[in-house]
Amino acid sequence: MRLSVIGCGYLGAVHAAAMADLGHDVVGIDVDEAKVQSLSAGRAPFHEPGLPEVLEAGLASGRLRFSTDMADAADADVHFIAVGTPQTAGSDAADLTYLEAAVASLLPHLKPGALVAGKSTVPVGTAERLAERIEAAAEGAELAWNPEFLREGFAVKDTLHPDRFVYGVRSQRAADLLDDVYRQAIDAGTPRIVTDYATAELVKTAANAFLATKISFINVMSQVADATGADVTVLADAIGHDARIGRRFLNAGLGFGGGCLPKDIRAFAARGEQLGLADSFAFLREVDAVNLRQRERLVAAAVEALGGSVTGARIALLGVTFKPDSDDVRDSPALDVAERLHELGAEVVATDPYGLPNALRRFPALVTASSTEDAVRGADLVVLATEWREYRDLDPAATAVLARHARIIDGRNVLDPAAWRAAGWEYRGLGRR
Ligand SMILES: NC(=O)c1ccc[n+]([C@@H]2O[C@H](COP(=O)([O-])OP(=O)(O)OC[C@H]3O[C@@H](n4cnc5c(N)ncnc54)[C@H](O)[C@@H]3O)[C@@H](O)[C@H]2O)c1
Ligand SMILES: O=c1ccn([C@@H]2O[C@H](COP(=O)(O)OP(=O)(O)O[C@H]3O[C@H](CO)[C@@H](O)[C@H](O)[C@H]3O)[C@@H](O)[C@H]2O)c(=O)[nH]1
Repeated sequence: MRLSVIGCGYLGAVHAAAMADLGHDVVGIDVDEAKVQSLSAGRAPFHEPGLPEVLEAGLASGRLRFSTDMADAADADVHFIAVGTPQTAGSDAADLTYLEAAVASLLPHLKPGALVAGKSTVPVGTAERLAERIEAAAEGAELAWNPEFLREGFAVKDTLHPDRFVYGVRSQRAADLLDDVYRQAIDAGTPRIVTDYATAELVKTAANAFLATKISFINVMSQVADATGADVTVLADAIGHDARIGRRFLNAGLGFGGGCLPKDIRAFAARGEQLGLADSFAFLREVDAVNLRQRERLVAAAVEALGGSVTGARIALLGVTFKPDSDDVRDSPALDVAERLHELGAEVVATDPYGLPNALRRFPALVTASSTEDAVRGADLVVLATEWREYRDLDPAATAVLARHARIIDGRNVLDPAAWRAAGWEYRGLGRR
């Protein structure tokens, strides 16, 4: 099939390359010339495991190309919309200006029967609003909402082998077209839910709200654990054995960040409030507040570990990205903590396998080190903020030799406290003994 992907950021670039990998002819369209140039040259503009390989293979096969010119999308049977829907400046609602602009520039190029499939995360009601314009643009053109559930760090795998597909459609034909796009996974038995626009849009925001709630729940438990001497990781293992609860997304620590969960729960709460459900959506506001408090808790733990003040102390920060296997620092808890400690007068030396260039763009005053050893050397305190594999695997004895004071705060509760204490470290987790 001929496909276009409009918006080639984290989601769109992966989607375009993965669709070419499935054998489709794909053109990726983006307004960002530098991004288009980079993708056309086979260079992924961000770190995502597996993306360079599918990108290169797609370009080499001639099935994948990128352009800034929407006219190049004109012969596509299905157009995926993957532009950003960030938080609006000064409010919690989703900013739909990129989506509006992308749809407006696509309309004149739609051929008869073309399907526009929205993948961006949007407030419920958005598709309904856009549908008429798309239907009027070309004979038989229509809109589907086909939300995306990929995780950064696993984006290619999640795109090719998702847990489920969700199609918000108004016709069987639209569902059939999407089935044709995803034929391989559909034939392999991936569940697919065919529903209306509103339900499809809500599945996405509800899923992210649920995941965020799970994380904030366990982070509240980590506070109770701290107050009572209990251990939140043991608690999570124990409740996680109950299949109705499940162990995943019960890792207490610095909490969630990134380009999705924080802005999506805020936009969902804002939409709920707009719908007159403010009382019920208060819980989601609290999920957000609990999450942000974890960052303050870590800063407070650093102050306490350093005897009441971080001023003048050298603090090694391991990890700046919002999660491992990504270079994304959007709403990164690690970087927020770095900024806060810096404001309090600490000398923060940060390291990260892939995230430093993006971190420096957001926080130019950040002092960086290109290796863990250089970051830790002479440190009064080490803070593990993003659980990259290399930090989980650190040798406590070898690391102790580098630090001025062997003190560590494990902001992701991933290290073995006994092993670190045995190597002479003063170890603190969040809600963990
Ligand atoms: N990042 C993820 O893991 C992920 C996963 C699922 C869903 N989503 C959702 O997908 C959407 C995109 O997220 P992202 O992280 O890829 O954002 P992003 O900011 O990385 O990418 C958006 C891209 O759209 C481009 N763009 C903006 N206006 C355009 C226009 N008029 N025409 C063409 N291109 C345009 C931008 O230049 C940018 O490259 C959001 O709604 C997000 O919530 C993201
Ligand atoms: O037990 C956990 C699990 C995750 N996190 C944090 O939560 C954030 C988000 O992690 P994750 O959900 O793995 O990353 P994303 O790539 O942001 O993916 C989420 O957001 C995407 C965009 O909407 C969705 O498509 C995905 O399904 C959804 O998992 C990160 O900061 C993690 O450190 C925790 O603190 N504890």
